[in-house]
Amino acid sequence: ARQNQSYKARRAPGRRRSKTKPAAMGTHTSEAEKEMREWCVALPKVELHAHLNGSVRNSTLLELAKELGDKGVIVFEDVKDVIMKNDRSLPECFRLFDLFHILTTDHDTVTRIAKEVVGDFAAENVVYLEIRTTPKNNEAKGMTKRSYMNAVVKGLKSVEDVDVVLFDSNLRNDEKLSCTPMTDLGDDTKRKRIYVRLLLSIDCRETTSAALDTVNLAMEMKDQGVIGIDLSGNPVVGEWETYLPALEHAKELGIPTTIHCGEVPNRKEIQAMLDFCPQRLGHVCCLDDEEWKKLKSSVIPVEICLTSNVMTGGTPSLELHHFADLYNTKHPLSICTDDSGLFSTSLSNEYYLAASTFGLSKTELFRLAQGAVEFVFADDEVKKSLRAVFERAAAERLTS
Ligand SMILES: CNc1ncnc2c1ncn2[C@@H]1O[C@H](COP(=O)(O)O)[C@@H](O)[C@H]1O
Ligand SMILES: [Zn+2]
Repeated sequence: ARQNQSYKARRAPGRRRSKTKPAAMGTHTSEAEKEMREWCVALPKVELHAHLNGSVRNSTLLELAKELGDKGVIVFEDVKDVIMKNDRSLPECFRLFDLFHILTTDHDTVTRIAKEVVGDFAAENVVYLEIRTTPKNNEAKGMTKRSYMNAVVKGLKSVEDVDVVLFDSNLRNDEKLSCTPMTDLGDDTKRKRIYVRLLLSIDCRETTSAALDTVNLAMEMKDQGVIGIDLSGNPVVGEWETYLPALEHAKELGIPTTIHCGEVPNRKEIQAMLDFCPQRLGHVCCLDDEEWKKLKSSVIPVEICLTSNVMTGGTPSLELHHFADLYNTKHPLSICTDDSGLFSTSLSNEYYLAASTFGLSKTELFRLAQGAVEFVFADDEVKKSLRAVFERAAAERLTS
C-alpha cells in the first residue's frame, strides 16, 4: 500500500536475453539454475550492507534459545516457532530483532556470532565484508558499547579456517595483491581470505547523546577495523533531528556514513537524508518522483537488498524492484543481503535473483560485483587489493 505507482515505470524495459542468460524465475531448467547458482557462489563478492544480528544462522539462534529456555528465561517452543516462521513483515522484523538481542546479548555470544557470520560470508566467496552492528549498553550483563564492540572484534580475530584481514598493515605487498583465483574458489581445500571492516549502527530509537557516543566510539576504534557509521532501526520510529547531530559529528570527524533511507514513505525524512549527502544509502524503496530525481543526480551509491525489500513490503515484487531502473540508468549500486539469517538468503542468492529476475548475463553480474569495490569505505590500499582480486578472477575466467 505504501508503494507509489510510479514504480511501474521504473521497471527494466524488456532486456534482451541471449541463450546463455537465465530465464525468468520459475522457468529455469534445474540444470541451468544449478549451474548459475554455483557460478554465483564462485563469483568473488563484496558485501556492504549486512547487520550482524540479522546475519546469524537459524541453527545458532535455536541453540541459544534452547539454552535460555533451559534456564527458564524464555519459553523455547514459542521462540522456536518465531525463529522458523518465514513471514517477515517490517514490524515483525523489529519484534524479532528484540528477541534476537535477548538471545545474543552477552559478550561470549556476541564473539561467537561475529566469528560465525564472517565464516559464513567467507564460505560463499565474499572477499570484502562490511559488517554493521549497533553497540549496546546492557547493565545487567555488565556490557557497555565499548565492551560489546570489543567482543565483536574478538570474534573477528578468532576466525580460524579463513584469513581475516582486519587491518591492512599485517599484509606484505605481494600478499596484498594475491587472491584466490575464481576457478579455485569452489575448492574448499584452499584457504580463503576476506577483508572485514566494521560499521557502527545508530539505532533510531536512541537518544542524541547515545548516538553521539556511538560516533565517538567509532573514532576510538578506528585502528580496530571500524570505518563508518550506519543509521538503521525501525523506520517508523524516531526523528531525524534526534540523530542528525551525531551524523554531523561523524561528518566533521571524517567518518563515512551510510543511511537506511525510504524503507517506508516519509517525505520529510527522505529529503533530509538526501540533503545530508551520506557516502552511501541503503534501500531507497519508497521515493517519490522528485526524490528519485534528486537521488539520481546525487550519484550516491545505493545498497540494494532485493529479498529484504520484498519481504518487508518496500517493493511490491522482485520484478518491480527499483534495482532495474537504477541499474539501467547506471546509478552506482551494489547488491547486498541486509539480514541473511532473518531473510534466509545469502549474497550469492541475491546475485542469482538479480540475474534470474532482470536477465543479467554472467559478465554483467561480474561487473556488478566488481563495481562494488569502488564504494567500500576502506582505504585506497584495500581498494587496490580488491581490484586486483577481480582482475585476477576475470583473467582466470577468460583463460579457463
Ligand atoms: C529489515 N530492514 C532493516 N531496516 C532497518 N534497520 C534494520 C533492518 N535490518 C536490521 N536492522 C537493524 O539492525 C539491528 C540488528 O543488528 P545489530 O543488533 O545492529 O547487529 C536491528 O535491531 C535494526 O536496528
Ligand atoms: Zn539494513
